[in-house]
Amino acid sequence: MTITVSRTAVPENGVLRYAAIGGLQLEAGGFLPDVTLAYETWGTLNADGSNAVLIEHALTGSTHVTRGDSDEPGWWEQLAGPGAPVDTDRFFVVSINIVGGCYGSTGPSSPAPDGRPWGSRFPLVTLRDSTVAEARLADQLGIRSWFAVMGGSMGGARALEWAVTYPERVQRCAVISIGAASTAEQIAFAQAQTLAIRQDANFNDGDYYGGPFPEDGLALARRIAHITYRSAAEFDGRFGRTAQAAETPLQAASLGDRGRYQVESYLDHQGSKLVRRFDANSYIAITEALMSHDICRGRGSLRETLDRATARFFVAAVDSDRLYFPSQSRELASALPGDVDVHVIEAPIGHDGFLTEIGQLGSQLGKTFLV
Ligand SMILES: CC(=O)SCCNC(=O)CCNC(=O)[C@H](O)C(C)(C)COP(=O)(O)OP(=O)(O)OC[C@H]1O[C@@H](n2cnc3c(N)ncnc32)[C@H](O)[C@@H]1OP(=O)(O)O
Ligand SMILES: N[C@@H](CCO)C(=O)O
Repeated sequence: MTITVSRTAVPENGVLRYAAIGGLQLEAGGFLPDVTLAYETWGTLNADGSNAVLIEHALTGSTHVTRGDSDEPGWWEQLAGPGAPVDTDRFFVVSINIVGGCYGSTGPSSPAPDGRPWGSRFPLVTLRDSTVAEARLADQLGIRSWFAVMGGSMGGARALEWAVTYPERVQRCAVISIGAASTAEQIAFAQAQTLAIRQDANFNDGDYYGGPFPEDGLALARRIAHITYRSAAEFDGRFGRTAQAAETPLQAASLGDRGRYQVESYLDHQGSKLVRRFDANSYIAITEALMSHDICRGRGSLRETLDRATARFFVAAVDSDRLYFPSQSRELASALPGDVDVHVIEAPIGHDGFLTEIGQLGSQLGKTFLV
């Protein structure tokens, strides 16, 4: 007996997919042929395409915002999903890996036209370039206008760039934990990170594929970055001056043979963790993309630039953020058309609060933004 199973189109939730979006002429003058964008989706697009939400990931994030057909948790797990503030039973949620990244989109480790990895030849790609690439993917998905574009940190910068570059395609824009441009201090922190990688003995000008990986440099870059993602109060409360006792039990009290302070061990761990999941050239490419963040470039003053946007804005900042100061979010909000408040996420953790304080963020988004 033959059993015929009737198949209906079932959307694949949280499954990595790839789209060819063609060649990309870059702001800084370079050209990337045959660009691929990796993306994931959750939920179903309405017949009139009116329920699409784009969630942009931060620096080392991936497209995996939340769980889907696989049970692998995502990085904004409590914010997006069935019944969550970004309700995947209501919205068609999309997340796209940034150009230059290492989670599936074209990046330095991808093959160049000669078949070898781009490596040192990978061109400077700005956040604006990535937005142009993402708009092509939106076209392919049948999304003319996003119900909302949102993100934190670099994800917020990407969302803001969308709202200014394609005003008619963004109805709502949530800019979390970032200002209108990377400041001199943010560029300075970023330069120290990229130099840490470039100075690794294995870096080989970026052409290290097939050879030893510049892991010390990438781990050092992560340590520098991670310090800026947390606050002095969090480090003091969590680690204080305590020694990593489990490793040096005899010396724990005095650090007699030096050993490690707990906070050093913690940062070492954060460095190793990133080395296991991120490409060093991608780290440089994306960090330099974030350095390029300036929505006013070539557009005039902040007010003139933001006047182009027609979206309803949601701006939020973590009160203890010492990397992207709340004052920058206030400056952005006050230059936006209309009365835009800054939603303050109260958390001692620092910048990473936009990833950890989902309860506060979700209720603020649910009440005022996703309605
Ligand atoms: C495939 C993918 O992974 S996709 C990308 C996922 N990542 C992203 O999207 C980026 C966004 N996420 C993040 O940046 C982070 O996950 C955050 C900010 C949300 C949370 O940071 P975490 O590092 O998970 O949390 P936290 O600061 O509490 O550190 C916990 C880790 O430090 C370790 N740790 C704590 N104290 C110490 C110490 N004294 N010595 C060594 N390690 C320590 C813990 O064992 C734990 O290790 P684990 O993560 O291997 O389990
Ligand atoms: N910890 C986050 C914050 C960057 O803003 C990340 O690694 O992407």
